[in-house]
Amino acid sequence: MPIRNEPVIAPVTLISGFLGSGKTTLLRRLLQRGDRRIGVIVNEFGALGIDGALIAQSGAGLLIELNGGCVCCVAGSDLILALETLSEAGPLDAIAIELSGLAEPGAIIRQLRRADAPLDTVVTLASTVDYERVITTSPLVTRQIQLADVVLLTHSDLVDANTVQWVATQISRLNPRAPVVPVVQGDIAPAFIFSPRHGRDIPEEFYHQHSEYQAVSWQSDRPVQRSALEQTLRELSARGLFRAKGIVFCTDSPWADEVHVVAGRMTFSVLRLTHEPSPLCRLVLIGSTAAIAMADETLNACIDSAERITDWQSRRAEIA
Ligand SMILES: Nc1nc2c(ncn2[C@@H]2O[C@H](COP(=O)(O)OP(=O)(O)OP(=O)(O)O)[C@@H](O)[C@H]2O)c(=O)[nH]1
Repeated sequence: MPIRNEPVIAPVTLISGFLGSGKTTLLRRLLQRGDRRIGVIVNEFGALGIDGALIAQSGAGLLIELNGGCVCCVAGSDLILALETLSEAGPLDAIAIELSGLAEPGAIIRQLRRADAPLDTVVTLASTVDYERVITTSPLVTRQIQLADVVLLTHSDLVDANTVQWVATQISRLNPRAPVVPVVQGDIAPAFIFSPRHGRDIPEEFYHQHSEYQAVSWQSDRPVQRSALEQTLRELSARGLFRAKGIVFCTDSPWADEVHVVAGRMTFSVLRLTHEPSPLCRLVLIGSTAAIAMADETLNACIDSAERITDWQSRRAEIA
């Protein structure tokens, strides 16, 4: 019987941070530079992968998605297998693991250690918008910060300089050994992210499990009416939706939209996909039980009328 050599696993960087803190944005930016061969593992809490689709758009050659739960609880052995699979397809300069916003980095670090996987850097992203509310309501965020080798302050273009300074000071108190660096749209030198920083000692309390949040995936093969979708996402936010993300088609445009909702902030941006996705629209929503329970029904109500959809199809056919 042939002997299978264990693959040498490339150095691993963990990209951690609460829901919507900017992890995928950072990863897409790093991949777009194209100056390193980076294997990517994306772990999403929702069953429908959104980040994977967006990262693939940025040109990641080697990408494995582990969706449908946090890798720290449900997919431990899958994680090690994914590391081996990527490394076999290598050679790679680095492997970046984008953790779900609800994942405990301590539990992942422990899994990596057990498997003797080389861990370089733990990068934690912390949003400067709404920092005080998030840190007080979600103890997970404190642990994500305390385990970081580097903390990136995201959304720092949306708040004033004093707020950035205040958040940086709070974070330095929680984790005095990590440099705290403001970034805008993930723009940071890759060498800062992919570099060895070893020697973590992780106390037991960092292995906590979660979570108070529920997730649901929604999909449709028919486009939605934009104003109805915006209104529904606003209503769901008022009922405790914290995060939504996805790719949707709205009948007022032939192009897809990338949709993000983070703590009530909503953005739609045009996404020029090379081919039509299946399903056409997909969203992942994370938040309170009340918001999640009504998500499916209220989103279905956003699907546009048959007449407007026929009209949209003919406009789309013109640009095809
Ligand atoms: N203004 C601004 N927006 C940002 C910045 N970084 C990320 N965003 C936006 O913030 C939203 C969330 O960013 P993502 O990169 O999807 O966040 P994430 O941490 O991957 O989200 P989850 O995987 O759901 O936890 C998106 O709308 C991004 O475009 C930034 O520095 N400034």
